[in-house]
Amino acid sequence: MAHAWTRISYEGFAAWCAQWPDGSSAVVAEQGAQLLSWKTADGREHLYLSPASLRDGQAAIRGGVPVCFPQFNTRGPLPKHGFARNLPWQMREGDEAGIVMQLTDSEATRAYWPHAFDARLRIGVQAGSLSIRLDVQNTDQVAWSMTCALHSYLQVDDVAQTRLSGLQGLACWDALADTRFVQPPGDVGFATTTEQGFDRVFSTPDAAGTALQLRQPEVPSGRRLEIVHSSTASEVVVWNPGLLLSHSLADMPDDGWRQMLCVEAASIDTPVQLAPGQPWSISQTLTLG
Ligand SMILES: O=P(O)(O)OC[C@H]1O[C@H](O)[C@H](O)[C@@H](O)[C@@H]1O
Repeated sequence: MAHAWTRISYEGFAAWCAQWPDGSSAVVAEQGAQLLSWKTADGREHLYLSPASLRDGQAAIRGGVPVCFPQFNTRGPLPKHGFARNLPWQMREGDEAGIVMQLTDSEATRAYWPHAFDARLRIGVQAGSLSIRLDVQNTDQVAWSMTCALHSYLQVDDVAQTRLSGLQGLACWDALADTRFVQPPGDVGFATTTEQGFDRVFSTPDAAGTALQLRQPEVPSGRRLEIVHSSTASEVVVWNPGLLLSHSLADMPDDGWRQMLCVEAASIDTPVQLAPGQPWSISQTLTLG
């Protein structure tokens, strides 16, 4: 059965939306190919989208799954997190398996970055599971390098009750304290995230992909999510702005930080070098636990 993705206005964003017979649905904004909503058959929303997010078609959307490309954060001369999240992407394919969005170099991208590229974001939806894969190809005559991340804002009932497992033994850089350590055994908890927030980069071993589990054991809904990253995601970034930063973010309600935790598939510490014609991809899969 061919499946229709329809163009809608979703909470003020120009977006593509699909619904499945089991009641699950997904919404992808044209801007940034940013996944804004993923609901499973049980009616639950799994992504956080800030109600205060700007809706001018250019400013970064606060929530969902921003694609940070071709630069992560302020690790280079480009605007923070690159330009891909600020530009409209083209819808290329859409069926019952998912959707493919595309961004290629244009006058708008060359104003920031001189290189030719083809970026495609494939969002695949199955019962209880969603996968996001960014395929990038160097279509230039010369080599170039990039950093990137799938910056997923996962919705949680209460971040203070949330636990993330699978990070033990990984080298960690705490971006707030600027300290480095090896993550000790046990889960990472966010009970003390309240004021200062949480901003850490975990380095993952080269050969294997990463498997994480997000749990909220104390919360009645008992929400659990399995998170799997491709081996090309050499880092996992975990971010929550906390109380103080939320107050200064105009596009986030003061208490918005309580309902979200960013768990990001990233490739940032060593820039990815692509020769002319060379493809590369990074993915994150979310599955109900
Ligand atoms: O506010 P944004 O530009 O969307 O960035 C939001 C956050 O992204 C990442 O998670 C970084 O690790 C944080 O340092 C940054 O604050």
